[in-house]
Amino acid sequence: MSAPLIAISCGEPAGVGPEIAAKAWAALRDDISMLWIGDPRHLPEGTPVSEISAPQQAASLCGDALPVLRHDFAAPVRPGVPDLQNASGVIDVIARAVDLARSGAVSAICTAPIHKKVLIDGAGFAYPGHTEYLEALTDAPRAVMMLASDALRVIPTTIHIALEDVPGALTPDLLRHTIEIAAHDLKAQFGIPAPRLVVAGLNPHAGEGGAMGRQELDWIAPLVADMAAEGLDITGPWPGDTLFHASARSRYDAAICMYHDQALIPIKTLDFDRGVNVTLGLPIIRTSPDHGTAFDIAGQGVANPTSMIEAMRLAARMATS
Ligand SMILES: NC(=O)c1ccc[n+]([C@@H]2O[C@H](COP(=O)([O-])OP(=O)(O)OC[C@H]3O[C@@H](n4cnc5c(N)ncnc54)[C@H](O)[C@@H]3O)[C@@H](O)[C@H]2O)c1
Ligand SMILES: N[C@H](C(=O)O)[C@H](O)COP(=O)(O)O
Repeated sequence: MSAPLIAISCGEPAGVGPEIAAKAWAALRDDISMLWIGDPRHLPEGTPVSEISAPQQAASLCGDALPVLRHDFAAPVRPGVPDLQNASGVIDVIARAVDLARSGAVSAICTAPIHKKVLIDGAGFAYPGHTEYLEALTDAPRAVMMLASDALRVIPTTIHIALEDVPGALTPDLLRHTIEIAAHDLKAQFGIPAPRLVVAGLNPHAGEGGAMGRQELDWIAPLVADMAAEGLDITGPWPGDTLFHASARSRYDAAICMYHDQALIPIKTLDFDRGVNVTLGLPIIRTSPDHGTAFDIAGQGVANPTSMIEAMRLAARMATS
């Protein structure tokens, strides 16, 4: 098998994306072949760059300079101050990275953070995040978000929607498909032969026997029981507040959660520096750091690249698994 080649999409250029990509290249250049797609003007000053015209040129150059597939943006960048004129460039770069992965020209993509509101305001972006955009670009039936670190793996069943919309969006069909994709990909891509899954409840105390909400009694518990009877190693629904302490975490490989913050608060609290966002259910491999654009520190040279480095490492491992 040939060594993996990872395409990094630039993300929001006014955020920390270009800086963490340059730092990740410096840390990994002898271990992982990569290329960066974006406008070279947006990289931190002094980043050694080698412009390429085709992905296959990247591997031999990567040790000496960051291989760059140029994508011209409308405007230069002021760190921390997004320019709406650049929004369409950010979106197009993601699509270009996906095309490369789908054609087999790269083994995986690693996406630097985007600012969703900037893309909506600047280019009418029709998706609330990468996950949903990647689902559409790849015609995947359903993309599933997982955040993973050595401490924990969490999977939100509903993703980027308002909290008030969660109960209506949660359906037996959505939960079943999320669990099926999680179980499949944890086996196929993470080498866990029989993943141990737990399901969090939606309501306080997983509904307290119907006293604090009925979703658990009415359909979540029956669905989990059905899936266990079908052969999955799955239990729940468990109260969300006691699912993430150390001894609870030792009993499962991934926690299926009901909404974004139920899943992401525990992992970002336990392991913000090393958490990786990985999209399951796609025909391509996609990872990303677990943090956002961090406008408050952009351009200062202080951004921690560890999550980006872990995202690159995970993409490379998945590409060779
Ligand atoms: N993968 C992605 O595209 C992705 C992931 C998360 C958030 N976002 C988006 O990013 C934007 C900003 O989100 P936010 O402010 O909630 O979260 P954020 O992660 O950008 O920032 C939260 C805090 O963490 C700090 N931080 C983040 N990354 C850091 C790093 N590498 N090193 C040091 N400190 C770091 C920031 O300075 C800030 O204080 C939003 O539009 C959000 O949707 C995108
Ligand atoms: N929900 C993610 C997080 O907070 O880490 C983030 O918004 C990124 O989502 P996408 O990968 O869908 O852009």
